[in-house]
Amino acid sequence: MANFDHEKIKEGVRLILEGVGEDAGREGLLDTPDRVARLYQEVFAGLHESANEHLKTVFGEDHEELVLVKDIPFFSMCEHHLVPFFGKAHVAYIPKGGMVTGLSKLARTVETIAKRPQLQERITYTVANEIVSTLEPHGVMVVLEAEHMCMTMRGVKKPGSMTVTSAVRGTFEGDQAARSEVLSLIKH
Ligand SMILES: Nc1nc2c(ncn2[C@@H]2O[C@H](COP(=O)(O)OP(=O)(O)OP(=O)(O)O)[C@@H](O)[C@H]2O)c(=O)[nH]1
Ligand SMILES: [Zn+2]
Repeated sequence: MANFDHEKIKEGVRLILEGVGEDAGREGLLDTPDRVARLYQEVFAGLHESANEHLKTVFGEDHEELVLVKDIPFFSMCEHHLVPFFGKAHVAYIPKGGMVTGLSKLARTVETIAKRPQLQERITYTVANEIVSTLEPHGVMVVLEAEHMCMTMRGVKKPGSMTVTSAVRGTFEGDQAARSEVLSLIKH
C-alpha cells in the first residue's frame, strides 16, 4: 500500500477547483487543498491500518453466548462518488474457547474498515470475516444501516432512504431463531 501523499491530494484538489470553474487562487480557497488533504488523511486512515489488529486484544472469559454491540455510529466514503455514507453498525458474535475480545475493539474494527473508499456490502462482510478469522467464534452476525449521500444530495435524490446489509457466519447461518434474537435486540 502506497503511503499517504499529502502534496498529491493538494494538487488534485487544486485541479478540481479549476475544473469546476473556480479561481483556486482566491483568498477563501487558498488553504482549501491543504484542508482537504488533511480531511482525506483522516477519513481514509483505515487504508493504512490493519483491520484485525484491534481484535487481537482478547481476555479469557467463559462466556460462550451472545455478545452484541449495537448502534455503533460509522462514517464511510462511497468509492463510486467519494461522498459520505453513514449510519449504524451492529456487531454480534458468540465467543468460543473461553476467549472474548474487548467490546471497544469491535467498534474499532468497524471504524478501520469504514475509513477506506468503500461499499456498504464490503464493510459488512469484511467486519464479519475479520472476526471469524481472528477470534474463530461459534458465529458472527453484522448488520449495517446507512444513508448514502450519493443517493440523497445527487442522482436519484431520495433523502431518508436507508440501506440495510447483513453478513452471517457460523452457527447463525443455520439458526433462524438466533438471527431473529439479534435482530430483535437491535430493534429495542
Ligand atoms: N451496491 C452498492 N452500490 C452503491 C454503494 N454506494 C453507492 N452505490 C451505487 O453505485 C452505483 C453507481 O452507478 P453508476 O451508474 O456507475 O453511477 P451513476 O451514474 O452516478 O449512478 P446514479 O447514482 O444512479 O446516478 C449507483 O447505483 C449507487 O447508488 C454501496 O455501498 N453499495
Ligand atoms: Zn456513491
